[in-house]
Amino acid sequence: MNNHKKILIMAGGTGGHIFPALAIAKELKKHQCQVEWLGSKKGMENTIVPKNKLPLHTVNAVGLRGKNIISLIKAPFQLALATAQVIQVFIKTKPDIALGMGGFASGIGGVIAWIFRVPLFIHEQNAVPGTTNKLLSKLATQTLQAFDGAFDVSVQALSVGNPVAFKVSNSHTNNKKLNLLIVGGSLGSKPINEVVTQLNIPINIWHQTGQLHFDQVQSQYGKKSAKVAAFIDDMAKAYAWADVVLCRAGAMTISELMLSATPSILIPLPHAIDNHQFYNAKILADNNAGILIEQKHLTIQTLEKILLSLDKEKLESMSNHTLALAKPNAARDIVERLLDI
Ligand SMILES: CC(=O)N[C@H]1[C@@H](OP(=O)(O)OP(=O)(O)OC[C@H]2O[C@@H](n3ccc(=O)[nH]c3=O)[C@H](O)[C@@H]2O)O[C@H](CO)[C@@H](O)[C@@H]1O
Repeated sequence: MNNHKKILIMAGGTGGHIFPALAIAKELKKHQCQVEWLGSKKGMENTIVPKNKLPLHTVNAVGLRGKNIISLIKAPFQLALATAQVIQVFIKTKPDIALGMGGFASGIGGVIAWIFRVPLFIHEQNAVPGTTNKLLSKLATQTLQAFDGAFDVSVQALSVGNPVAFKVSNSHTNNKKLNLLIVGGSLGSKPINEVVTQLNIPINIWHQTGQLHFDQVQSQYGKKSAKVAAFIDDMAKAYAWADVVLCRAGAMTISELMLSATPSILIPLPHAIDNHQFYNAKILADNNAGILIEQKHLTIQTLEKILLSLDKEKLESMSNHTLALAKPNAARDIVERLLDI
């Protein structure tokens, strides 16, 4: 393999784009590659990337959220500024390869890579590709997908899985009471928090609330015993502790459940773009590896009934079905592709 290449990773926004990109960066380092990172000025990349000692270049994101008249007038100027900033990063870093993993900067970055004739790889983490990746798949040297069938066959995407940065420990505990881990994605989930804090059955709970909702969840539990955390740093340990995980269906969560052979109850985020979380969750549900409940059907009665039905045999069967879907060499396979051009 040709080493010492310079790779520009373009990824930002939430953990769902950043953590798999980080796993690839770590794998690239093993091949003595130089890694540069392109992200936007807001977003989790600003804390996670420097913490991992990788050089981060940031551009101003275009804020179209409010869609009021002022932001619409400002948008073309912001886009022009961000494009100029991305061009500057390409000129400064002179990458041999660009890898788009999602988020604002990866959209503009993908187009600039194509204009500069830098080989462009894109990776889609979800079962349904985002608009940016759909467009970039027309320009990319190679499109990579985590799950089979995410892209149309004409794209000729390669299924590689989602790279997971941590070492999985498969040692689920042998406890008397069910160990329920609750995770709402990297930012936590208020609707999930509100239902699970009402659980009144004999189980052990470890609950990740999200930074914003920590105090409220603690007070909602009141005197009930539950381990509550705003964010869990060591997710491998949390999955190993859990008999079952109740969670959103973000792409990385799905891949981590597969790798750690953890049964799940999945509540997809209802307003996710193109309903991609529903289709992520469906991969596990269709394979008897997870139980899918749409948020509109999530009630405390339904949840308690499902939890009480999870005996050892059922959990073991779900665990085996989950593991069968795992792609444990995703980072290695992606890096092999990147360095093979
Ligand atoms: C709200 C939203 O738009 N979510 C999207 C976002 O997911 P989001 O980043 O919320 O969720 P994911 O499930 O993909 O990834 C979360 C990551 O954060 C880690 N984690 C989480 C909680 C915690 O306490 N500690 C911790 O380390 C998980 O282990 C995982 O690696 O990007 C994903 C990938 O494009 C999409 O599938 C999701 O739909």
